[in-house]
Amino acid sequence: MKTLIIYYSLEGNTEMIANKMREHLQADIVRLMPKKDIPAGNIKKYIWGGKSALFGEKPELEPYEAKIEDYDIIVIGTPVWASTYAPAIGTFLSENKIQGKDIYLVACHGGGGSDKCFNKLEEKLQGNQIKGKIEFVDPTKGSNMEINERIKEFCKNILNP
Ligand SMILES: Cc1cc2nc3c(=O)[nH]c(=O)nc-3n(C[C@H](O)[C@H](O)[C@H](O)COP(=O)(O)O)c2cc1C
Repeated sequence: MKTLIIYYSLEGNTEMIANKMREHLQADIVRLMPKKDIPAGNIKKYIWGGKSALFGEKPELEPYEAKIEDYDIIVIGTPVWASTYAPAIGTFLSENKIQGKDIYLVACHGGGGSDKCFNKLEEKLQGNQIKGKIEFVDPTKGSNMEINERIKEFCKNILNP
């Protein structure tokens, strides 16, 4: 079974989780990079990013290689922005037809909104099997041991569904 991890990360949380999962899953991994991203760190990120997410904007992405047809399992990782997925994920989903795949969803957030984010992703991913979901609260600030344990368990279920 071939696995692709596809993710967007503004400030490294989703990236950290995606990279840890890659080690367990021996997966290919693609980081989506908008050509013009919002500035990280600065408080204005909430205004620009929140607006972009709420309006369902689809920012143009740097070229990426993701031959969806080559994979059986797709892991999609996103930070929660205004209770939904990040706009770069929206671009990816509109550029790629994903059907009949086993999908695992990963969300990082600051404390809320992952359920709505998962619901919106599931809506977009109709025609696939959503096999698992996992969320983390700003994992770069959390306990590594607990995070590693949760990731290990989640990946075990992906490898032996
Ligand atoms: C534009 C924007 C909107 C956000 N909206 C939410 C939100 O609705 N709920 C929440 O819990 N966290 C929210 N956050 C916090 C991020 O989801 C959280 O810090 C996440 O771990 C960041 O992941 P990243 O480092 O991979 O970008 C928001 C962050 C940004 C930049």
